[in-house]
Amino acid sequence: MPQATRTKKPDVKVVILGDMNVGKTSLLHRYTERKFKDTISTVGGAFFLKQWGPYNISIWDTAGREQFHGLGSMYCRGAAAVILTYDVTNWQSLAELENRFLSLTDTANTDCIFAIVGNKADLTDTLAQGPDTESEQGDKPQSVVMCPTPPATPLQHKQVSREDAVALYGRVLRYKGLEEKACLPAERMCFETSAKTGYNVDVLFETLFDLVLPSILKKRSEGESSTVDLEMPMEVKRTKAGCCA
Ligand SMILES: Nc1nc2c(ncn2[C@@H]2O[C@H](COP(=O)(O)OP(=O)(O)OP(=O)(O)O)[C@@H](O)[C@H]2O)c(=O)[nH]1
Ligand SMILES: [Mg+2]
Repeated sequence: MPQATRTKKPDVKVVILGDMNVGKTSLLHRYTERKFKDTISTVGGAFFLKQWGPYNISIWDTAGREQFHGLGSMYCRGAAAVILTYDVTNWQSLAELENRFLSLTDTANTDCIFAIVGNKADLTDTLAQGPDTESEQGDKPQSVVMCPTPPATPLQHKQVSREDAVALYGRVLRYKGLEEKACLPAERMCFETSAKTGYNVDVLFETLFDLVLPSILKKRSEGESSTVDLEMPMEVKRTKAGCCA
């Protein structure tokens, strides 16, 4: 296949869903640009393209605002993995995943992988508060004197526990009609992250990318053309921050 065609055709699609303000766009910025930067609420959706070894993975950011809800199932069509994102300081954002977002994944692949992600862990957890796990300043000197520093922002009440997320993962599998025992275990698929500090962000995306590799190989061996056409976003409004990393 000519190179130009290959770069336009992602091998696999990953979609990030969740209520507005949970930090979906910030997670993608952190992963693709190694930065935590200002965002505006996403309009429609946007995609990022990630080269993963010899493969191209499209990561679709979606709008959490209710007015764009109808677009969600379109974005999920043919997805190999869906990241269901909530804010650990906001119980309602977890409830919304089940109430509003789970049914959007009906259009995803039948063997779609699900991750449950509690973002903004830095607001509740001294571990995720820093130091940045993905420094933007390169390697730190080895001889750093560790001294206790107060958290940058006062800690907030954690409204969603890991157990709540694990329980949701179980309900997602049941909704999908999947046998829990035959699926990836919740301990592996529930993450707490911080787009602000970078805590667990690489682990999240790289775990998912490794897990979707069999889907890519299967698709390639079946000689299927890509299910994702990047011409489609012409219809899609993008975030101010842009997309297509
Ligand atoms: N403290 C903290 N703030 C965060 C984190 N992630 C995002 N935010 C902040 O939360 C707000 C919303 O972040 P976005 O990434 O725009 O949220 P979103 O889920 O993309 O929202 P929609 O596009 O409206 O669906 C912004 O003010 C971010 O700076 C995080 O990990 N920690
Ligand atoms: Mg957004």
